[in-house]
Amino acid sequence: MLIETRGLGVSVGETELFSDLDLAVDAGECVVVTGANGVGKSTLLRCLYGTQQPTSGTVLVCGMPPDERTASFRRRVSVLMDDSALFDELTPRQHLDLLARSFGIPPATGLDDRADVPAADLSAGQRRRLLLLAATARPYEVLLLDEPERALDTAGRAWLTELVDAAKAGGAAVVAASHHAALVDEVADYLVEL
Ligand SMILES: Nc1ncnc2c1ncn2[C@@H]1O[C@H](COP(=O)(O)OP(=O)(O)OP(=O)(O)O)[C@@H](O)[C@H]1O
Repeated sequence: MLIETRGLGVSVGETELFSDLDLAVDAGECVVVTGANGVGKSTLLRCLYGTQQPTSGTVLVCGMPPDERTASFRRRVSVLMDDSALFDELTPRQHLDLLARSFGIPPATGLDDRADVPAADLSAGQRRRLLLLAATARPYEVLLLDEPERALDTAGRAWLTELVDAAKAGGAAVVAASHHAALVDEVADYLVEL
């Protein structure tokens, strides 16, 4: 299993967000996490990335306790989180060049006619596309996506579905907090309803 939680729980003060969560995601599988606003989807993803400590239970990602501060963990786990950010003054091409250099791989291309526009001048959907490209145009074993469909138009959501399908085909374990119907219906191997 690339992702394994046992008895995972998070409480905030007196409020229990979730408890006793056993999650097992193998290479080539996608799990979609659903649930109402505020139920704890982002919190679960943060537990998987190591930016939030659970109240109870254990988490193993790529066989190790998640710790985004370690380079070996970050090299194996790619994320698009709520707070994922771009460099405002850098263009999509520059972002993808930087990424490629840091992984020693050829740069990906994307955003077509917006490839040379500073990120600050892109639309919300175009910034989202760039963040998704950056999360997937690099090697990874685990892909964590928090509401990746946000701000995407119809074509963007179809592209997202293909991206996640390709991630699975490439042998990644994917966990996405999402309400994107095609992702749920066509790509998810199973759902976790919080
Ligand atoms: N470390 C923390 N300290 C304080 N509150 C927290 C902490 N972690 C989570 N919460 C609270 O837990 C609740 C769940 O938040 P979370 O963002 O995980 O929900 P969500 O299901 O992703 O919501 P949405 O669908 O709106 O994005 C929120 O009320 C949030 O403020």
